[in-house]
Amino acid sequence: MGIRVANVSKSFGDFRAADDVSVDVDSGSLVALLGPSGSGKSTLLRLIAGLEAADAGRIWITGEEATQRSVQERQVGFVFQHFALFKHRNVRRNVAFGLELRRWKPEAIRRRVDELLDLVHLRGYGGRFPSQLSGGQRQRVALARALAVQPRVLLLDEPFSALDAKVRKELRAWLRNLHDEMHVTTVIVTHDQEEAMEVADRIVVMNEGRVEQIGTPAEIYDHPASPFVMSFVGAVNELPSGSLPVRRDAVPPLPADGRIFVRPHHVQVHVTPQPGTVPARLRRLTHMGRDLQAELVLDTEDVVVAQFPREEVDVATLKPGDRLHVISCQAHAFQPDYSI
Ligand SMILES: Nc1ncnc2c1ncn2[C@@H]1O[C@H](COP(=O)(O)OP(=O)(O)OP(=O)(O)O)[C@@H](O)[C@H]1O
Repeated sequence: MGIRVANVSKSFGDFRAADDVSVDVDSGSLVALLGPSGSGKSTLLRLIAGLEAADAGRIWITGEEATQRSVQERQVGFVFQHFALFKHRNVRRNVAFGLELRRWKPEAIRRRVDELLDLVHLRGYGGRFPSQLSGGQRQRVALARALAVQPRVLLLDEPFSALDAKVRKELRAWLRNLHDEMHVTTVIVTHDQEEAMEVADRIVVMNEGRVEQIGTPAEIYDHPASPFVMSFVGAVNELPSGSLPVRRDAVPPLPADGRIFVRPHHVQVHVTPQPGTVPARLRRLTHMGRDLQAELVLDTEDVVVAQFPREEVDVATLKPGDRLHVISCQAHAFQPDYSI
């Protein structure tokens, strides 16, 4: 096991930032802690790093109990959201920092830094100072610095969130490739579900200091354990059961009363009535690149958002006020003790 967190709690005053959290991270895997602001993701990461002490529970890193160990003893690599490079050191000396502290010989440092600069695709940038780099390049230097001392685990706290969308997307792909080369057990904190889905082997969804669900990206998306998870990992319509018909082959059996949860791409839109459909008035049509998003009002006054590829419906003829016909091909229902 790369990291084991067992029944860990942490309060700040009266506030429980981590509430009986248990998470296992397999050796060599990449796990994302996903949740809204304030859900306790950073607190959990800081507890693993030893930057915070747990009030209760235990933590193991690569099989050894680390609960009472100092940050240094835990030998973790850490990268934060805000660039924390040393301004007055060039890239090489930033990457070399931990090695200098450990009194490596200059020749060994030179070789290791060359290796790392290759790894993060920054060969040729060694002489630059942080102010002469882009945001994405700085985060790659921060990652190289964290990896230099061969940490037992790598902990990343929103490492890309200060960067623009395009660079962020590039760095995600890059991080995943880097991980596949290095296989260092990695935990990344993010509030961005797309980021979690794209990079992680497994996702830990957090809400109010607790773990809501742990699973692969597909498990979390296709089999959400609660309305909270379902709405956090993708768009969803929440509707009174019975307002929008659901195809009979859809799983699971839906309650006669209560609420159902339907993803916009599971709402099928037809121009003419089809078996089982109900009418709906088109209120708004939004172009989203390849897809269209239609906001529809049912006769019950419930609003349903549908998303579908533009070639599926003759878009040229659609205009607000049109009467269309809808049915859902899939829906989720949850036990009544859950609420959003
Ligand atoms: N040192 C502290 N003292 C007091 N409260 C704290 C401290 N650190 C965190 N908290 C509180 O604990 C809660 C969880 O914070 P945490 O930073 O873990 O959340 P998060 O999920 O990482 O959120 P974000 O995405 O906004 O960083 C927040 O309500 C925060 O205000």
